Amino acid sequence: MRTAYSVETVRAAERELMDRLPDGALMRRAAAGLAATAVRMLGWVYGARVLLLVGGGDNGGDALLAGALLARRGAAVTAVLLSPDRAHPGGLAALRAAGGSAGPAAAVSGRALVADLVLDGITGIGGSGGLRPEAAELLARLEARRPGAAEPAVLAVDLPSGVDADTGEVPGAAVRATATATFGAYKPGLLVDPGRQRAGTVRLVDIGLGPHLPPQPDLLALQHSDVARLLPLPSPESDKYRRGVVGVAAGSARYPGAAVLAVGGALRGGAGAVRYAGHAAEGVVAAHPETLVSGGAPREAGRVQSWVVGPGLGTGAEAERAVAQVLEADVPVLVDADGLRFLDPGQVRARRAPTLLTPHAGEAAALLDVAREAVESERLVSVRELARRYGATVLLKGSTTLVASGGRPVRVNPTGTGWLATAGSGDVLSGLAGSLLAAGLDALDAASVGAYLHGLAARLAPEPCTAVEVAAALPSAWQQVRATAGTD
Ligand SMILES: NC(=O)C1=CN([C@@H]2O[C@H](COP(=O)(O)OP(=O)(O)OC[C@H]3O[C@@H](n4cnc5c(N)ncnc54)[C@H](OP(=O)(O)O)[C@@H]3O)[C@@H](O)[C@H]2O)[C@@H](O)CC1
Ligand SMILES: Nc1ncnc2c1ncn2[C@@H]1O[C@H](COP(=O)(O)OP(=O)(O)O)[C@@H](O)[C@H]1O
Ligand SMILES: [K+]
Repeated sequence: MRTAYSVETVRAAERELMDRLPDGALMRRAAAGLAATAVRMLGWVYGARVLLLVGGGDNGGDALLAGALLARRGAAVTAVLLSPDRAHPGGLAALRAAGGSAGPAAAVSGRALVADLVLDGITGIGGSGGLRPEAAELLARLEARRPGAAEPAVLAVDLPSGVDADTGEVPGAAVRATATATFGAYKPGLLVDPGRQRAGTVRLVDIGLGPHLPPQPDLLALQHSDVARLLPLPSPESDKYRRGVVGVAAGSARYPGAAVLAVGGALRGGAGAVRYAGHAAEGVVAAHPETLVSGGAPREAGRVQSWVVGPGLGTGAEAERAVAQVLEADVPVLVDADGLRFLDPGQVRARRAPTLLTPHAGEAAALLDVAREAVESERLVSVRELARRYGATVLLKGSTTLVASGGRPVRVNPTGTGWLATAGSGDVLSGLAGSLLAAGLDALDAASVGAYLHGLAARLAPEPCTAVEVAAALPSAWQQVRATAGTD
């Protein structure tokens, strides 16, 4: 399991640890890890040109100390100081003593900005808002290289400057890093878009913070072994009913494909049987003869252990009735796509059985009555707010899929891939997660295991993949998780 902690929690842990260590020890540990990452990225040190972007806080201090270590090994290190009066004094002295040079940003020539590696120490967890004009101008100068000049690798110190550490928001100008060396713990902003895209490859530098962090993180990402432990497996006593029956109320005469895809996902999620209720029964049976189909309303479909409602359902009165009937059932319910239009927060909150909502950014924006862009730029805030408002578990789809449920840590899915952005792949996910619900997983586990297998399946499917191929690759994803659990 990969865990991430908020700035407040990291600061509290840092204070506890600092009290037990000599002055400056923590920063020296951070700088040593940073310098080691820089060496690994460069592949050599002697003669390498290293440029440090240095803000007025400890993030700049880390960059200066790491620069000193690299200068001692023969690198040509230049520091650009954004707040010359406030640059970390110990770091600056160490850099100069090691043979590096430092000067204010305004005085730095274009030539001095040419480097093999840039260390971004403008702001770390103390930064707020988009980068200020002077820092933004420096970045623009760096990016406007001479035509044909090689692009330098950028190593972000702790996190890319301009990225909100707690949320991943990028409210203005921000560094785009090749890699990030983060200290003591991952910060949520490194794992959630758009911040995640700015961070490149993230390396965790151990500075001894672990024992001082609380057991419950703010954000976590499952890995193979976590997912393997959660997969529902049949026992010798299993029969199809004990494994769970999932009901799918999806598709319509106009959108029969959504039903076929949702059932395709449901058949591969661990439940023992799938019941289909709706107007696409013919197509569903043609594609999946093992489905128990009925042409009527969900209420007449027979007993199920969970319902999936919404994909391709349409927006008419009949669709509304189907959603209402499903929500009345005292079993876990997943609501997706068209089904989300008919939700009343009070009704969802009043349900005794769990409810799982799976909107994409556009649907989430409609539920929150904000613009889609607001959801995309503030994914973590949005998913938490939706879960709170509806008293439900919410899976927010998109470039970073997040799952929020009450006071538990938000889960971020690590397996996502842009190849999933293909029509109908969301329908497969809703069937899959609904099937995991029927098999007995709680809503947070069903959603996060579903998203994990779904992303992995898209990676294993032929490239470029269709939604049908994602569904077909689910057994391979499942088997890979089981086979490699414990090796991650
Ligand atoms: N936690 C740990 O365990 C450890 C933490 N360590 C390190 O300490 C770092 C935190 O240091 P920190 O607290 O000094 O804050 P930091 O990130 O340098 O930012 C403050 C500076 O940025 C400036 N500034 C702010 N916003 C800005 C903007 N938008 N655009 C431009 N500038 C902006 C702000 O200016 P001011 O607001 O004061 O005018 C001030 O100068 C942490 O990330 C890690 O690297 C390690 O050394 C050891 C272990
Ligand atoms: N850029 C992306 N990176 C990773 N996953 C994505 C991206 N865009 C979309 N997805 C995933 O693709 C699926 C699309 O679902 P959805 O938006 O409901 O589409 P549809 O309604 O066509 O099925 C979701 O699982 C979503 O998380
Ligand atoms: K930084």
